Formats: sequence, C-alpha cells, structure tokens
Amino acid sequence: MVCYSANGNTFLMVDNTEKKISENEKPDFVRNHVGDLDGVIFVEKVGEKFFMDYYNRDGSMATFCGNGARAFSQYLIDRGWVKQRKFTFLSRAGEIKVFLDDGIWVRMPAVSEVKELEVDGYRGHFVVVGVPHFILEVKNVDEVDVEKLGRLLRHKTNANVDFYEVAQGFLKVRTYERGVERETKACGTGVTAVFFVHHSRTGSKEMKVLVPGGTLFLREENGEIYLKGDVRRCSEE
Ligand SMILES: N[C@H](CCC[C@H](N)C(=O)O)C(=O)O
Repeated sequence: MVCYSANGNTFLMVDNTEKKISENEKPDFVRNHVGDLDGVIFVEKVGEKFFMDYYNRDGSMATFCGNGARAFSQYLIDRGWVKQRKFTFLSRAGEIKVFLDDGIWVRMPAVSEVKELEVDGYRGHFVVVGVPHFILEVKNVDEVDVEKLGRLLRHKTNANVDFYEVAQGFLKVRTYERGVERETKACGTGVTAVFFVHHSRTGSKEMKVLVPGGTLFLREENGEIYLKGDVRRCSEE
C-alpha cells in the first residue's frame, strides 16, 4: 500500500485487483489503515477496465473524489498499467476520462444538481459533482473559521462545505470535507463546484484556484469541466 498526495489531499492506494478485501470488509479496513490520511482508494478491475473505489477516512464510501481520481491516474501510470496519453477508468460516478498534457487532466463528472440554498442565514449554492457540496462566497477565505462553520453547515446539509473568494484573475477555496470531518488541503469536486457557479456567472473558460495545498487548474470545454493539479507519491510501497 502506498500514499499519494494531490495538492495535500492524501490517499492510501490499495491494490485490490485480486479482490482480497471484500465489500463489507472495506469500512473497517479503511478505519484501521488510513492513519492520518484523508481517504483510502481501492484499485480494482471490472473486466479489463480499472475501477476506483473511494472511501473517506471515517470509513464512509463516497461516489467520487476528484483529487482521488488524479492520484488514481498517477498510480496506474506509476505501476506501468497504463501507457497511453489518453485513457479511461470506471468509478461509482461513471467512466472517467484522463489525458496527459503537462500534467494529468481529469474530466470531472457532470454537475447533476445546482440550486441556491440558505442554511441558518448562510446563503450559497448546493451543487452535486458526483458528491454534494454547499458552496458559499465570502470576502476573505483566510478569515473563515472553517472547522467551526464548516462542521455546522456540513451537518445541516450532509454535504461538503466550500468557502470561496473571487480574487483578481483567480479564485481561493477552502473546504470542510464530509467523511473526513475536517478541513482538507484541497478538494477536487469542491473547486469544480465553485468553478461551475463562477463560470455560469462570468463565462470564464479556465481558472486558477488557490487552495491551502497549492494551485489547481480548471477548464471548461463543450460543457465538460477538466481538473489538473499537483500529484505525487508520498511514501514508498
Ligand atoms: N469527502 C467527499 C469525497 C471526497 C471529495 C474530495 N476529496 C475531492 O477531491 O473531490 C464526500 O464524502 O462527499
């Protein structure tokens, strides 16, 4: 088992291609092996296709993880299991397209639900990008008590909570993640949810997003959103 970090969103990659760990063993396996990482990704096969099965650190399964998909792609490359510059794999959010162009670009699941939402006087948007997000625009993300307010709103909405600031030519995002139950250094589906709302307001086709773990890049092409950022192994096998 090996650790991967996607802009500081950290995952234990588990080669489960032989299906040694069964579905009902996964939650306990995650809680017993995740350590201080954010989640565990089981690498599996369905026929000839690779399948990414993502679990949060608390043992809850989530339909998708954007940064996890970037880490999964890097893992497949590092194992020598994919050699093309374009490839796909399966997830609980459907088929995920990947292409290499000065880094790994992942096509994110289509946004499946967007609505304005007010919770306890806090106004924002509820957006589903494979997984649910409650996103709120703020003047200065650095001043938000993400642990306290993020936790409150996460439990009120049962969604990940993203606070974002529109800066000059880039966005800043901080996320309290459901199932990780703390602020993470980056959240791929979260920055995608924010970019989707920002793009629908401004028409911006690409955007740089600063997160505590560094910089993520998003681009919109024919109604599809692609995500790129830093991803690296963070332990030896
Ligand atoms: N915690 C999320 C899943 C991981 C999302 C995040 N790590 C990402 O990069 O998209 C949930 O349970 O909905």
